[in-house]
Amino acid sequence: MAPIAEAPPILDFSAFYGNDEVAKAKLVDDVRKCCLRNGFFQIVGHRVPAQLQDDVLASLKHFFSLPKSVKEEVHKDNTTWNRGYESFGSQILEAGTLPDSKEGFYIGEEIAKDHPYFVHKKLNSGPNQWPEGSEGMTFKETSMAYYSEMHALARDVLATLARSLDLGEDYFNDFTSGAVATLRYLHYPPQPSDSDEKLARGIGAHTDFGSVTLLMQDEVEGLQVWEKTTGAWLDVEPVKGAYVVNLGNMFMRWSNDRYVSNLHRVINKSGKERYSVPFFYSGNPDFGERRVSQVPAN
Ligand SMILES: O=C(O)CCC(=O)C(=O)O
Ligand SMILES: [Fe+2]
Repeated sequence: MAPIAEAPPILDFSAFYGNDEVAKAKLVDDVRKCCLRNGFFQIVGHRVPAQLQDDVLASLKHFFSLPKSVKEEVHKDNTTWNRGYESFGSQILEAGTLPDSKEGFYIGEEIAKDHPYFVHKKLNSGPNQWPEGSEGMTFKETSMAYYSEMHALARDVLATLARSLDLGEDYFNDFTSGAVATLRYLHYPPQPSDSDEKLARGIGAHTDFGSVTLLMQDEVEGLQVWEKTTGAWLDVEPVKGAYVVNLGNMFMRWSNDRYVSNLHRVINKSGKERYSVPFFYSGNPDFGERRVSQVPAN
């Protein structure tokens, strides 16, 4: 039978929080199938407040509408720890294509310069940069409230992934305590409808490198997932309030390549501005070292 190439399914994550063990087992089963197939699914029924999602989208739309000179005051190049504004066209994620047609803004935990993660130059660890003034303060407060909700959701998603591997829900607790994660705001202006499919990208085809990514899209399409069985790109339908969950390279490695960290890209031919908010969960930066040091020497 020919393989069925379907877009990532929408799963109801509320079963994770309920007492219905049958519903929970079904969720875990569906998650496992997606992880084995192409590493992508969407979830609804999570606990991130809808109002906070709307506030984040409004805040980032406002930020990207500011003059370039204001955005550049908080340019990420002011840091070596990847926080702040990323200019339009500054990345090429797919070799041989034009620079990505997008601008971004990176946020993480507020890490002071005397924190061990900063001192020891752990991944993306240091103070954030925020725009000046009271608007900057609102942007900061909304962003950090959302950032903390995303940590909670990531822990719940990892608990589900653990169960999908027949492990206890607490299996990743050492990984999720002291976790490093990066929230990224993205803005993709519309690409000309006649732009060259072979060259023009919102974000070029790539895989994510961490454990899991939780992505909120607004209502504009453009995200696509590679389907290796047919060699086609599948559209990931924008669903208001939902999260697109995808596995990163580290998770694929942990599972001896059984779970898939898949290629994805964005081409924004909608004629509209597209905004999205990925949250990249890298976990405790010392996790691997601690695990290795627990392996008995022979
Ligand atoms: O904007 C999107 O929908 C995808 C973003 C993405 O893949 C990334 O930032 O790694
Ligand atoms: Fe990505």
